[in-house]
Amino acid sequence: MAYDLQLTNVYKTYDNGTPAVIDFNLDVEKGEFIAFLGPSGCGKSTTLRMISGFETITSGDLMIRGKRVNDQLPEKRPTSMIFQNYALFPHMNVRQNVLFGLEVKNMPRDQANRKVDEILEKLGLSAIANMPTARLSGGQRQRIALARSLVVEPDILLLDEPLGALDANLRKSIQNELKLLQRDLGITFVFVTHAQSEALALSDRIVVMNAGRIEQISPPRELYTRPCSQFVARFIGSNTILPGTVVGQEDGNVILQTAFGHLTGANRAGVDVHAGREMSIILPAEAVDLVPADVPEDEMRANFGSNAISCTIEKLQIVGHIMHMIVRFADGNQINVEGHVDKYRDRLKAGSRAFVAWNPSNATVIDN
Ligand SMILES: Nc1ncnc2c1ncn2[C@@H]1O[C@H](COP(=O)(O)OP(=O)(O)OP(=O)(O)O)[C@@H](O)[C@H]1O
Repeated sequence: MAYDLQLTNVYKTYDNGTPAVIDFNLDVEKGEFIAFLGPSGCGKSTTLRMISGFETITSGDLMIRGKRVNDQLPEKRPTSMIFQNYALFPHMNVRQNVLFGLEVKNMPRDQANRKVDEILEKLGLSAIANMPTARLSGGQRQRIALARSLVVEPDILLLDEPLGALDANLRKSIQNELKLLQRDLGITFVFVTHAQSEALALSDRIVVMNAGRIEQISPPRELYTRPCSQFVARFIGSNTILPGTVVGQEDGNVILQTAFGHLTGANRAGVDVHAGREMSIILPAEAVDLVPADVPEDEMRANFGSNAISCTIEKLQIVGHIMHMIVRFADGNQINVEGHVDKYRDRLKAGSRAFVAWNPSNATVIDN
């Protein structure tokens, strides 16, 4: 399989000794939308800059379309980069900003003008083509930066927090535009963000990084429902983490002895789950079923096995079609649960007792 982009055993240690990226491995197919997600300082921008050529690689291989490009200059690589501050030229108008990249490449004037017209049209910028960029709004500046990167027809577009400077509403609408544009063009996008909602909304796969290392590479939904490390379980979505000790396996599910008795979850990671191993059940908020305390025990058992933890409903709040609930376990810990109003409205009351229950296949057992 020929990949658009491959990083194999890539390391980056800065001259001052900071190990910023450690053994990074990723294969990206043409047309994929990849997000690098993680807390500040985890190595996202360093990795992006190594792909663009603005940062050197300490060791490992960087391949673009099957060719090793470790030592190729940025302007020779088939990549384009958009920075958070857009780096537009304030003394040039919109058209001149977009034209600049083609002038650097010495493209004949007629051909360059045609390409600029096309991309300005595509991004809805034709009407403001002759305006100086300094006077434009954040959204317009963002679009100009996009036009300037795309006009050179890169194989891979690299975006470093490109929506970070925009307010929440504009961010949402530009997110949608960006996704549509990426589908339309079929170009590979690699996008750096520390906003999980953005990564979940936009990407085909998310690379979660922590302290220079990759924690998990998964499509958004899988990351949300099947985190495979403690870091990811805490960083993404809303998970309840129930630590315990393995006592055995049953029907592909792992049984843990926990503070709430025997509880079960799926062994998705395929790890060796010998008795005595310290592990945790990761229970995503959307996998939780809140069951009134008066449901007969045999019905509970048939639906959830031993997966029922007694709790008190502290608070109910309806927002649109969703009921948000806060429940408290006997050990004092609180968790958030949410579900469709129709399911819960007539069954649960604030202050009453209930069970937090789940089907074991919707929870995952991972190492502590
Ligand atoms: N030029 C540099 N020289 C030395 N250390 C650096 C340099 N640039 C980044 N670092 C360090 O490398 C590590 C990774 O930084 P990087 O900017 O890649 O993280 P990041 O995930 O993009 O963070 P942020 O979201 O804050 O931009 C950090 O410890 C950072 O302090």
